[in-house]
Amino acid sequence: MRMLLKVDPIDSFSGTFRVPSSKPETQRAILVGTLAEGTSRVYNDLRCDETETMKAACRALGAEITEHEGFLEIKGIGGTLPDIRRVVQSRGSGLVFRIVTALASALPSPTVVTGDATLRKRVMAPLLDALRELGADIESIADEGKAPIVNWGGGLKGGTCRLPGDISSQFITAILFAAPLAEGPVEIEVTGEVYSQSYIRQTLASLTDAGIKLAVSEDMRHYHVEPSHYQTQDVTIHEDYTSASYLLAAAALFPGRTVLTNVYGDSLQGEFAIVPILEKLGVSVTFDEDTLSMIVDNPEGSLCGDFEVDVMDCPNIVPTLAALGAYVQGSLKVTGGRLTRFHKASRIEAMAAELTRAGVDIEVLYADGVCDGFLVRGAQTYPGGVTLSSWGDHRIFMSLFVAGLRMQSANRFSGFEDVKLSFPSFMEEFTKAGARTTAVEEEDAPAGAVA
Ligand SMILES: O=C(O)C1=C[C@@H](OP(=O)(O)O)[C@@H](O)[C@H](O)C1
Ligand SMILES: C=C(OP(=O)(O)O)C(=O)O
Repeated sequence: MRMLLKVDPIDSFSGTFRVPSSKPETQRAILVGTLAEGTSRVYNDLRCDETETMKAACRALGAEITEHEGFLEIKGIGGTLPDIRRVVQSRGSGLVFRIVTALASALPSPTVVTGDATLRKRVMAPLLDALRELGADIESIADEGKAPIVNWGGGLKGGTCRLPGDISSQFITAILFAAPLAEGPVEIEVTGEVYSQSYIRQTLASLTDAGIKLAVSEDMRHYHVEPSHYQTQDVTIHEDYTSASYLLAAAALFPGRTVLTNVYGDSLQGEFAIVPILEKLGVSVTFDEDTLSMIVDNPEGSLCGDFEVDVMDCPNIVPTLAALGAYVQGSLKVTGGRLTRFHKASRIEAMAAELTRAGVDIEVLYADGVCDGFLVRGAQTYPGGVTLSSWGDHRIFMSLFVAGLRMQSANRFSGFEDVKLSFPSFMEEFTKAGARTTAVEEEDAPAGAVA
């Protein structure tokens, strides 16, 4: 019997909460440590399912990774890629699948790379084609162009490959991580608009810090990577702004003061945009370098006006913005979010469907025939008492959870276990704010479509 989480509404949100460390930064640091020769340390790393998946994949590639209190120690494999002949399980992580698939091209022997049911539905064909242009020999085992794949390995030659910029930045990230291992220089040419550029910038920063020789054009459409060796580095992981967005959105919904800790304040993450968005909505945000915290003052607790946000560079806060928008008295229009239809769930459609079920006036916006954003006309509150589906996606659950906090009665949610993918202390943090949660069996819940 599936369990749902019943969550009572709250009437205030204030206190001190800890923001988890960044998932993309932790995943990149584990990878760089794996590919370098020698020992690297990753301080303040995030421990969650998706960083575990990256660790497991890197251990399969031959890295020795040990967990200590507050840091990871990684003994890398260096330039000599091992003959591993392994099945690498990337579970639901798009990043792990795409990067390991690219790296496997440089291994001496075949590797099978697979994932869970959500991963096996995601678009992979452009990456597989681009790797083939660089000399890789890859086959899809089940559905053409999808996971699982077998990469026959034998070395990546180099040359020029082409990728679209409007499906996933992870294709570019994956090739950039594998490119230094190629026999010759690698050129990547991206066609069309380049979405999620902030994630590509995080990749470029990791590679440059690791001593990789590369060049990128200003428009982020051309990349040149020289064969080079990864150097060890010790890094400290900073806060995750997508995870912070749930706490920040909750802080914006209620009057009061909220303090977020584990906040360094400087970030390449596009999702940092949640801070200026909150400021536009009338919430004050200040950073305190001495205490590594962010202070959020929300004297009014009411969000009024008409706002427009382009999320081209901050895709992961799209669901959070839909939750926040449900309470913007006026309107919130979000555009540039088309990539999110390729995420774990089609996130705009998921949020629109579930919030509509809760009585929110939200409309999906289409551009070039694809779902690209939404327009939400919010209200002071909603009756609640509904069952909402996470569509199997951790970010949909966390966003709907926040949206439910200001409703009149308890809601029930599926998918609450999935917080462990990126924000394992989610319940603990919201419990500190007084959120009361109870696990209930699905058959006891009122009727409602739960995917
Ligand atoms: O490189 C990364 O760590 C990520 C890149 C982005 O992917 P898309 O470009 O597919 O949106 C982001 O949404 C994902 O959560 C993590
Ligand atoms: C989409 C996400 O990750 P990935 O693309 O790596 O599966 C995510 O963190 O929500």
